[in-house]
Amino acid sequence: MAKGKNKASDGRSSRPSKGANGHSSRSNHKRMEMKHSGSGAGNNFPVKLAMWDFDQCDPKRCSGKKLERLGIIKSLRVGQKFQGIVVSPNGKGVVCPNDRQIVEEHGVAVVECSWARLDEVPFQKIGGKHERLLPYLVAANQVNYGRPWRLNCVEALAACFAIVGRIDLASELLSHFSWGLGFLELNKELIEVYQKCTDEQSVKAAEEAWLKKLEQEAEERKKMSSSEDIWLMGNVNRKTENVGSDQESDELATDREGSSVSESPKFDSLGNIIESSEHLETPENETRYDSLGNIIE
Ligand SMILES: C[S@@+](CC[C@H](N)C(=O)[O-])C[C@H]1O[C@@H](n2cnc3c(N)ncnc32)[C@H](O)[C@@H]1O
Repeated sequence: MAKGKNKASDGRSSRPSKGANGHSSRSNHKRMEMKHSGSGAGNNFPVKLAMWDFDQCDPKRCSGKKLERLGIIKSLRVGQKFQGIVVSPNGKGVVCPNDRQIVEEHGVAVVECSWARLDEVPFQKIGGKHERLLPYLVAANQVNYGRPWRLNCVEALAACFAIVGRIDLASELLSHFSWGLGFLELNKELIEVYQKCTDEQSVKAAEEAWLKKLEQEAEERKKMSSSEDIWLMGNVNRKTENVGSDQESDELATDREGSSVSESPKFDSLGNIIESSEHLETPENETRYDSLGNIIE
């Protein structure tokens, strides 16, 4: 099947350019990938994988294209429907553990396109009976690292496998990417939460609870950081002491033995009291030492 078959023709030659060693850049790329993943072409993945490729992304960064070069995913034409789970921005329900049987029997498909050009995708001519969104998960890929919901194709496929309890397939797929397993690490706790669900409603409820928890944590961090700001400003009470109106300033004017000292104590940058030089002075008849312990005459 031809690559990028869903792309509008731009009239340019499709012949691949030669790399520095005289081989086509496409075959150089493939050689490097096989080296990295330690597997050859025609890699057999235990479950059917497919994609509609609209050739809107940079081929060097495109995870779908890489899976295709590795022989793991099959390309579909516009007009072709898919029987398995279609993980798509056009999905209505979310992927849930109850989808496991469909995944294992019919596989998973994605839509390889740009997030910025979703309006150009003819969603009515692609897809299938089981179109799904993914619940909240965070991208670990180099393009959208840390962004929730915006996963790339390999992450989307892996997320689907992980949610239905096939973490083995998710790991296998992601292991072809240097950053790949980081996706499972980053989302470990949440994936475990989704795995314990059953149907779509329970995944939605778990997602909502998680988002609420994130919101609360963000609120707490905000509160903490504003109280830390006050701490960083130093002893705010000391500042008011300068105007002589604070009760604590009066207390500080009394030394530790309880006697009143004429000089108020000094503070270091951490707010510790620095003894006044008056108290550190050595009586005249006492032996004095330098910092090395030598007697000072
Ligand atoms: C928009 S493309 C971007 C692909 C990217 N250029 C790459 O290198 O893989 C990502 C595809 O993954 C699937 N996907 C990612 N996140 C998703 C989500 N939250 N819900 C549904 N599908 C999602 C969809 O099939 C989507 O079209």
